[in-house]
Parts: sequence; C-alpha cells; structure tokens
Amino acid sequence: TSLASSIQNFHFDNVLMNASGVHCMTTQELDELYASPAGSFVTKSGTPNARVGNPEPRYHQLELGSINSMGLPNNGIDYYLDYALDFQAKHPDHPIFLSVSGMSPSDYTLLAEKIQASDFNGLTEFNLSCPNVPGKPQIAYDFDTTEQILTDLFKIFTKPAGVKLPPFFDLAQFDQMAALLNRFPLTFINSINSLGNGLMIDPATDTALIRPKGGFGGIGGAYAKPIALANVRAFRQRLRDDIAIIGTGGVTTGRDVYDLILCGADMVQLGTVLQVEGVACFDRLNHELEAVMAEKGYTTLDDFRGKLQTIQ
Ligand SMILES: CC(C)(C)CCc1c(C(=O)O)[nH]c(=O)[nH]c1=O
Repeated sequence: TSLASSIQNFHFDNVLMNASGVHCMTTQELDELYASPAGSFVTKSGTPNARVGNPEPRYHQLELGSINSMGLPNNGIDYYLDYALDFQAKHPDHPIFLSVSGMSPSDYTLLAEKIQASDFNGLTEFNLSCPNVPGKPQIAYDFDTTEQILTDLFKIFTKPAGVKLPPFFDLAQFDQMAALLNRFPLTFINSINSLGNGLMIDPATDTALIRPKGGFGGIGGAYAKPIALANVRAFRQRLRDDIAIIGTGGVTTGRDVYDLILCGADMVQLGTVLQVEGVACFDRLNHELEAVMAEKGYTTLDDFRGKLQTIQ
C-alpha cells in the first residue's frame, strides 16, 4: 500500500501534516514535526512583526473538539522564513509549507514581496481567515477584499501559493468563491479553518471557557467534520483540476482521513487531534487509513480520491 500524495510537482510520503497554529510556533516544534511520520508540515501563520497574541485562557479542549481565540501569536514572518530556508537546504526532498497572515489587506503584499524575494522553494499558504476592518466580516467572507488581495498578490508572487479558507455554508457562496479562486494561478486551497466564533461554557461556574472576545472562538475537532467534508467536496466539484485541495477539520480517526480524501483532498491537515494527542497521531492515523484502504481493496490514494458516491 502506498500513502504517497502530490501537489503539483511536490511529492509527499503520506497525506498527513499539521494544521497551521498547532505544534508549529517554534523551531523546536517544527523540528519535532520533521522527525515525526508526518508527510509534511506548515508553520504558524507569520505576520510582518512578532505578536504576543490574546490573553489566556485562549484555548480549551472540549469533549468533541476545541475552541480557540489565540489572536495570531507568532514569532514573525522572518523567524519562519529563516527556518524554512535553513530547512530546505538540509532537506531538499522534503517540501514544507510556510503560512502567513496579514493583520490587514495591505500586509499580504508585504508578506508576498518578502517571500518572493527569498529563495524559499516550498509552498506558501496565505491565511485569509483573518480580521478585516472592524464591522466588516473576516477577509475570506468579503469577496471584494479577497479579490483585491489576490489580484495584488499575484502581480508579484510567482512561487507555489495557496489560500487557507474559513468554512462556507451556502451553495451560492461556494459558487461565488470558487469562481473567484479559479481566476488566479493558485496551486492549492486549504479548507477549512476553524468554525468561526463558537462559544463554550464551564458548567461549574457558568462562565465562558476562554477569555478573549467574551468567550467567542474558532471551533475545531469532531464538531467540524461534516462542514469540512462539505467544503472539500464543494470546492473539488467547482475548482480547476490543477488547483489541489488540502482537507482540514474534524479528523480523529483514519476513517476521517479517508473521508476527506473521498471528498477530493490531496493532503490532510490535523489540528485538534494533534494538539490533544501529540505527534503520535501521525503513525496511528496513517495505520488506520491503511486499514480502511485494505478493507476496501485499495492500494493507492488515487484508487478512491474524489470518488464519493451519491444516492442515485
Ligand atoms: C483568527 C485569526 C487570529 C484572525 C487568524 C489566526 C487563527 C487563529 C488564531 O491565531 O487565533 N485561530 C484559528 O483557529 N485560525 C486562525 O486562522
């Protein structure tokens, strides 16, 4: 059985990698991901300057997932770009992802210029699930702003690039977003980011579990699975064939990995399950995926990728 997968001319031994934000803040955490069975890894979204992020508690594990409002704590784009350049020199056959996030639309061009000017030869993930001007929805829910950012970005950026998207819930939004994305030379999209602005309560104190935003935060884990499957499937049905899809959200078992691939995913990112279980999840999930494939008589991911059946 082969778990190998590719995005364009980047080849990975297996589909599993971390989701940006989890186990990827420091060089030590990134080195641990390289040392793990993960097929690749991505950095915490770097911003133009380092950020402390929101006051704690800002993350909480729940029975069926997690809630977070970290506030983009990170060591800054230069820290992660330096790491990536050093890493690729040492491990030229192990392509990795650099995630970046603006704090405003104009930041994206600045981030893109910096990476474009560098020798980075991996894949860049532009996180579009980030704040806009107060009163406007997050960038990826604002189609005009998204169009402007991508237009400006691809005027200068020629390296392999993708966007990290929040979940969409409306078929007309899938149509609109896919039509917009199809106009740009994207290498991949990553769907989904956490379910924006959930709320969970401490039963002992009747208090919200996290401090920032009155307890509002992104929801991940099992809660996110049906939304992640639908978003991967909807974008696979709508995007150009040459745009790869990274499926993220809701993975706790190998069957969940299988299901994202069945919906069209080329790589699968792990967030909450990695936060909870640590890097042991990579081996467990790869073995569980192999078991599901064996049960079905499949030996490669292409045997079943995108082959979700519907009731006729
Ligand atoms: C939510 C933002 C802070 C605007 C972007 C960074 C981010 C965070 C975060 O750093 O709070 N958490 C997520 O689950 N997804 C994200 O994309």
